[in-house]
Amino acid sequence: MMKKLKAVVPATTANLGAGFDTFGLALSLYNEFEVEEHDGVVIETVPENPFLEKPENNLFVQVLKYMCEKRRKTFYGAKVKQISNIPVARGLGSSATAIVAGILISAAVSKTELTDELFFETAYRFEPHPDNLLPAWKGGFTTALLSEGKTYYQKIPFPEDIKAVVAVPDFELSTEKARSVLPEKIPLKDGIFNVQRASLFLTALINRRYDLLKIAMEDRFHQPYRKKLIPGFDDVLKEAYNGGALGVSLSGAGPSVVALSVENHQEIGERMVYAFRRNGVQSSFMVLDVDTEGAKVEILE
Ligand SMILES: Nc1ncnc2c1ncn2[C@@H]1O[C@H](COP(=O)(O)OP(=O)(O)O)[C@@H](O)[C@H]1O
Ligand SMILES: N[C@@H](CCOP(=O)(O)O)C(=O)O
Repeated sequence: MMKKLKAVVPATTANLGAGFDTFGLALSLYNEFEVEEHDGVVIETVPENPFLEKPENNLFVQVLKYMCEKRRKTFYGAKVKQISNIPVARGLGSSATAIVAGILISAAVSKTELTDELFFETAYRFEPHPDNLLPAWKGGFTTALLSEGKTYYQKIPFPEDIKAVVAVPDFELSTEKARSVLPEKIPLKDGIFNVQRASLFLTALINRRYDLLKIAMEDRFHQPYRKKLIPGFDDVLKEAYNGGALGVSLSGAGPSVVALSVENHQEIGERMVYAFRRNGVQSSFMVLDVDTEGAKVEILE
């Protein structure tokens, strides 16, 4: 009989400007997924989310079912309590937390070694890009790519004195919608623009050259197209820099905006919220640490 288990998975901010679909950073904000065997699926959500209480809508349950059937076992059901501290469809990787939790819980229950291959083969069936999935699993700052069915990735130390100030608008923007506005092709000069900046971002982190993060977090792959969906985006970035931020970008596919800083976190957050408000968008902000450890599973009883 399966014991009662709990997975705790960090939020993630992906892209960090130029690192589109590759850079990801885990943050100290967590979704929790408690689960035990049960005949049929029962889902409790805190705060209440009727959409996610339907098994067919809930990625955590869908992953449990997939992993069970992948082992040629019948999925009889589960009793789930999901505590969502991460706002949904805001660019903080909430979907990735559900997928990662489902994979880790399934591996724990079946006592299956969780190889990279098993993790990514399963995860990509639910989310086709690794930049949230990987840091949600492993923690910290990661870069990743998928080539011919294999995921290549690295995790590097992230400066411990940098925090993330995240301004979260009160409207949802699904990743699917935010990806739908991206162009099929981009000019060569824009490709060069992003490669140069993504490279500079990595080396600036390694060398602690925080003065270079502003230019390193500029982007031409996705932000120019997505900002049309996010009123006040440019104004929010400007105000974050006025408050002393080191580097500012869209968080994942948005609409949240993330500002990296070693100081003035409260002022930066207030300035970002003020800038959103004067563009007609209500928002709030959080000051978050980098999570360096990633997802955890514990036995509750
Ligand atoms: N268990 C779950 N927890 C959170 N989101 C979930 C879950 N299952 C499905 N989803 C769906 O994932 C979507 C959010 O994913 P996405 O659009 O990628 O935004 P983000 O990852 O920034 O939250 C929402 O439509 C949400 O309903
Ligand atoms: N690279 C992806 C990242 C999506 O992150 P999310 O937190 O918004 O799901 C993209 O920009 O589409």
